[in-house]
Amino acid sequence: MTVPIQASILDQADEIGLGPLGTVERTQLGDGAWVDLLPNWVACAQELFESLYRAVPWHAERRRMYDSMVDVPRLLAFYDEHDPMPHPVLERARAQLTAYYARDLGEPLCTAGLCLYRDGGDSVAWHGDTVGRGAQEDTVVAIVALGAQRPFLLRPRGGGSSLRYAIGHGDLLVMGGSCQRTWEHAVPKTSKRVGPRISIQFRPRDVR
Ligand SMILES: O=C(O)CCC(=O)C(=O)O
Ligand SMILES: [Fe+2]
Repeated sequence: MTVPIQASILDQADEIGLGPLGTVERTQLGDGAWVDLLPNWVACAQELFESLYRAVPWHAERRRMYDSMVDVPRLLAFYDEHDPMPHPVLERARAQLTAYYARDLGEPLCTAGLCLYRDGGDSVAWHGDTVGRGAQEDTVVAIVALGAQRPFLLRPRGGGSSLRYAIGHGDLLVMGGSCQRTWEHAVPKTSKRVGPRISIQFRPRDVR
């Protein structure tokens, strides 16, 4: 009689899903900034990667850099707070993160920014997410990394050595406190042969 129950447990392990957040590990960075890490938060992360790779309407952007327009070195998609997400597990991730970070945040995580790094030539340069509240106040930006592992770097804004987090394959990294205004983050280019990477950034309303 226990067979069907065991089978259903096995089925669940075969599905895209999320673990509990209780085992997140926090590192205080100084200056009121912190970073939380939870390896392998997403179960069946490769399937989620493949689903998003196919289903998301990825687009290229160009941005002004001094006097010229340059290609943004990654593909992008943005889901505003009422937009249907490209996979239901992203709605669940947002709800779970909102509940877990309620005290740090005082407002829900609303938007999902998605980036597709096609290969090692794609990157994001040093920056803080300082549009909106992040420039003046503490906030939370939660990143789920799927696909190839790439170094995610953090460095203090005033200068100093950088910290390196090798994230991918369903890992969760959360920047909080003053992190967006006192620290910067980047995903550097690499000449190593690396496969594609997708990141999902959950942010509160108006933070970019
Ligand atoms: O892809 C990542 O892990 C980071 C992306 C990022 O920092 C941003 O879009 O603001
Ligand atoms: Fe960022």
